[in-house]
Amino acid sequence: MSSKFNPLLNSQTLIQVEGLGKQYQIYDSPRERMKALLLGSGPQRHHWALKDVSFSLAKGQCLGLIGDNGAGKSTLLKLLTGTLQPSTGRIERTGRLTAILELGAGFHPDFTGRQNLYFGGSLIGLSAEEMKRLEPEIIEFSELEASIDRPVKTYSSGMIVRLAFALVTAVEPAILIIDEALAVGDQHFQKKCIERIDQFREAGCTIIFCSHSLYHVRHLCDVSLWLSGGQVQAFGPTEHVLASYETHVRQQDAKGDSAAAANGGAVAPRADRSRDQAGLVSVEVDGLNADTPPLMAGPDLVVRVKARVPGGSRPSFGVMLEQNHGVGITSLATHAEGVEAVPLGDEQWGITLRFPDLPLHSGEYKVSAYLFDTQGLVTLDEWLNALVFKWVAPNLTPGLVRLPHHWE
Ligand SMILES: Nc1ncnc2c1ncn2[C@@H]1O[C@H](COP(=O)(O)OP(=O)(O)OP(=O)(O)O)[C@@H](O)[C@H]1O
Repeated sequence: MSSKFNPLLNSQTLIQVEGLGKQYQIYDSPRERMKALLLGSGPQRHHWALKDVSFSLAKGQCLGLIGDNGAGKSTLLKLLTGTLQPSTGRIERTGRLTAILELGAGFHPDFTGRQNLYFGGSLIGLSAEEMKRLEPEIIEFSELEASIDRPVKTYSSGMIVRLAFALVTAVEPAILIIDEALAVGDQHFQKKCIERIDQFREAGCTIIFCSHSLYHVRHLCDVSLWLSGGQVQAFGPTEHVLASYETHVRQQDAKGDSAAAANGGAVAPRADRSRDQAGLVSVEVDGLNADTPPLMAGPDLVVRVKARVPGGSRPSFGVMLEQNHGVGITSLATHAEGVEAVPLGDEQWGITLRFPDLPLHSGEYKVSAYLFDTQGLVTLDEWLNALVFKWVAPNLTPGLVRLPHHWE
């Protein structure tokens, strides 16, 4: 896909990036760096973290920024916010830009939460008068009324994120940049953040959202940019870009799968989940025998998932079915299909998903399960490769799936 793709040519362009590159200088040790500075010599090596990146973003668009670790995402965001200077290329942008990067990093530990609002606010261009007007709303959103006059050094990391998010999103910017910082907050606060981001998006704010959560990229972003080795691998409508990226991720996973396959490929449920946190409880498939992996009796594939959700709100569930060492087959979620999970008592909820007369050909398959909040905005828990099973189709034919069809 061309990196010059612009799906909204006639709209107002807010960000235009052309031929952007960033080269880091690499020294083997801080001592070598010092030596080079003293002697005025060059660095030992160079590394291009970003190379020839071009794209444009129109008003109201939400861009998902994706890529493997080390692909150059943070470097691109730092260039966009002006924290780093580019080695090549240029960035043009109009309007107020707010970045939720390294949330709270600018706070002073000895100042109280309230003092830090004024301090941090001045850093993002809010006058003391504006801050006075916004202060009650910011404190209310952060839910830190009780501790706002304590020094920030006594805050937990989650409390700092709350204060910082409430501050930087108090005024709607023209461009909002968000990275994984949100993952630090608790589930309840993550949900509030995503709802606020959603409101900005609906109000026409331009957003750049950098995340490893493809679920949220899909939910929030209309266009996506996939960086690989510092270069644009794909840029365009989110569904197109994610389809290519997911194929790439599966190929990577398949390489690492052989080791996991020894224990059935299951990723263990998180042991650190406490009683008061929402979490999956069980994932089962009906009619499995005692083989390894177990053989499914069929003809229907019936998946049963249970979860515990303290607090009484109805969760949403997702189920993904994949070939054990290959491609994905289907992902389904209750909120997307207007289906409601069933209350089972003792704060437990369950769903049963049936694929009648399983139309898959013989092979090994794996099931992953996801637990979301009611609207499907926040992922509360996920059990990847929760279960692997074998299926022998009644009619042996090559291929992956028996599609509904007729001969003409
Ligand atoms: N200050 C630096 N000096 C030298 N190399 C750096 C520096 N910062 C980043 N890099 C390198 O640049 C490349 C891109 O890094 P970057 O942090 O932008 O990737 P990323 O896509 O954000 O990764 P992740 O998803 O792991 O956060 C990596 O190879 C990284 O090692």
